[in-house]
Amino acid sequence: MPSRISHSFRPHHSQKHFDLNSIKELPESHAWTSSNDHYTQENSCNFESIPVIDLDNNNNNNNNILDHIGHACKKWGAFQIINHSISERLLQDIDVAGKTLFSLPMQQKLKAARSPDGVTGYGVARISSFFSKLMWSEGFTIVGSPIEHARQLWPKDYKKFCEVIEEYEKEMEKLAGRLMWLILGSLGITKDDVKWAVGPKGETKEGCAALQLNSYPACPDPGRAMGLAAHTDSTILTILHQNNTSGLQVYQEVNGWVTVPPIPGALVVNVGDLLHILSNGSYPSVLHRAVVNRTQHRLSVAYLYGPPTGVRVSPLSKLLDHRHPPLYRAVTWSEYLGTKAKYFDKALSSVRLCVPLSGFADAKDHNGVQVG
Ligand SMILES: C=C1C[C@]23C[C@@]1(O)CC[C@H]2[C@@]12CCC[C@@](C)(C(=O)O1)[C@H]2[C@@H]3C(=O)O
Ligand SMILES: O=C(O)CCC(=O)C(=O)O
Ligand SMILES: [Fe+2]
Repeated sequence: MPSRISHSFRPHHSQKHFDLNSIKELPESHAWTSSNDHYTQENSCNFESIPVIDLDNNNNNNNNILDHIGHACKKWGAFQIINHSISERLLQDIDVAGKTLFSLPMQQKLKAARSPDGVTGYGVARISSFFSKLMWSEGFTIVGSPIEHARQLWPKDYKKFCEVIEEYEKEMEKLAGRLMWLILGSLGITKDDVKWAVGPKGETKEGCAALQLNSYPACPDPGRAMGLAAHTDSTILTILHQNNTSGLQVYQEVNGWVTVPPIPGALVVNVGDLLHILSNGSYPSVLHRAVVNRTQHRLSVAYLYGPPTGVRVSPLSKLLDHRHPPLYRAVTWSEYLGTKAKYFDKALSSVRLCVPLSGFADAKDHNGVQVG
């Protein structure tokens, strides 16, 4: 797998590593005052959440799937998928791998710590540097082979972890490619329209990807803590597995923060900033966050999928005409990650070319929505 993902978020406050599993009272450093709206959706009885789409062609014909996906991307920027071909066994294996990793003693985890300029390894959420408060989570980022870090964590016994991660990456790569074509298909885009994504034999070219394991320990004061602050992913799309414990919320103009209920075996698909650019703003990237709870440890695994190294992504020409000029300039994923590391929630606006004739606001400015 190509592994040219660079650009780190540089910490600008000291990164003390808290062992969140052993803290009995929420420290001031982790108290987010404005986050007591976490549970509003769950309390109302009739709330709507993101669509669930069956990817099995025997249950759902392809046109139906495209319609559902198009609607979900426009209205929500996210959807859940079932019958997606990732086995339950592999989902269980990745849960076990994540739990094994995060339950290591802190000193051991720090042997595989992400370096200040690095991308991979163990550490606090990368976006932490944009917030004065710390998040109630820890993460582990993998790009390509995990062997180097796995050896640091388990010098004698790293093989099983590596096997599971590599199998997961391989299966996710296939699924992400399939999803990308379905999503683009829902915009009327075919393989002929996206040359950079197709190899000489008509095969989908391997994209770049990162695997992010997130751990959210049970929290003594969940109403005042934040698992992972509101953000959009810099990807084409992200495939998220959450371990039967709720916590993921997506933001929607009409309903505010909406919980994405875990469905056993289902995966969540998020529209990322690069798909926002490719679709010229038709499919806005989704603002999302993770909240925590008092009793259950939560684990999530995000497969962050982007274009191949060096490919410049820009609004697809088939979607443009004199009434729909390109709204974003071309960027490579690496360049965009650098922009995100610098401007965070203003990254998309910073690559914007002009204000659309229809006058819609850039969804990423999320007027008035506090990202914290
Ligand atoms: C490829 C990447 C996307 C990501 C930054 C990274 O280099 C690896 C981790 C990714 C992640 C996961 C959690 C949320 C996020 C905003 C972050 O801080 O790290 C994303 C980054 C992103 O999508 O910009
Ligand atoms: O844990 C979650 O549900 C969200 C994780 C996430 O947004 C990410 O890793 O980018
Ligand atoms: Fe995310």
